[in-house]
Amino acid sequence: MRLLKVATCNLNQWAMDFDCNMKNIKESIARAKEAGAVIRLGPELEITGYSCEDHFLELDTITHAWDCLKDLLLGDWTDGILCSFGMPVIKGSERYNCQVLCLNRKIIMIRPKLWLANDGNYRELRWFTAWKQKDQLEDFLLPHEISEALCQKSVPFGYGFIQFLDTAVAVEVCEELFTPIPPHADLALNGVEVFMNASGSHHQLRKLDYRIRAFISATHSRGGVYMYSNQQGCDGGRLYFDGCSCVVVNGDMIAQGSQFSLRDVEVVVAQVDLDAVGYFVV
Ligand SMILES: NC(=O)CC[C@H](N)C(=O)O
Repeated sequence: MRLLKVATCNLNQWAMDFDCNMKNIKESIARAKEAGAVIRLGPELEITGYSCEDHFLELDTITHAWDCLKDLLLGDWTDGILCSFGMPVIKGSERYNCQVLCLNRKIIMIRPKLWLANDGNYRELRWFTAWKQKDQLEDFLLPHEISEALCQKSVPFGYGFIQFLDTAVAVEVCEELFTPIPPHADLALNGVEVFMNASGSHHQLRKLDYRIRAFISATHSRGGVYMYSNQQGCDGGRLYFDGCSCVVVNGDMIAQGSQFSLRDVEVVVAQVDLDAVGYFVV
């Protein structure tokens, strides 16, 4: 048996409230570790907050996000646990909505969002560029201060997955799940068993049902562990986010967090048997 314990969370982040956001992030990691989890997933853009709107255009916002990440990486937060953190990253002259994957005080990959949310209430294209190069990872030179502090010069940046000795893990960012050819389809064909979806998804009548159907359909025929993390509560804009972080395995919901909670941090932990994923064929 290949047992894996994973943790995802509902966090009540606030746009530009870096101190509050960091407090919640740290609390969620501490609880994930306490439960014995080796993967911790947080919501989309959790370091800055999702709804920073035109503050995303200010360089300071990105700089503060790096400072927060540095703080996390200089402490023991990522020791023995793969953490996926959401934050904006500038590469070249473009701003990307990214998941930064960290383990043992190092950044191991930066995964920019491929499909931005730009309909209904969403305007991500105003602040971010969608990453379109799917054929290869690029080398991203870390900002000078980060690279000095971490003794790490660069990190793979782009679309890909992380191959561990006993499983492969990949990120999917919110909207990507709802596209006609979601990344998890291609990733599953490459042996990825664990998918981490970081979201900033607002509440709308019957949307939870829609999301759950998507998690189930992502894993019910090809197999897989689908982790979902969502922002919880308002975050300064006009949207209300309804949490409901969960873990779905091979089409079955095995752990689900609350909806409409007033708690700032809720961690959802699940133990999964990866062999059940490996053997899963409908
Ligand atoms: N942040 C996003 O990508 C939002 C995506 C999607 N429209 C949702 O509400 O879940």
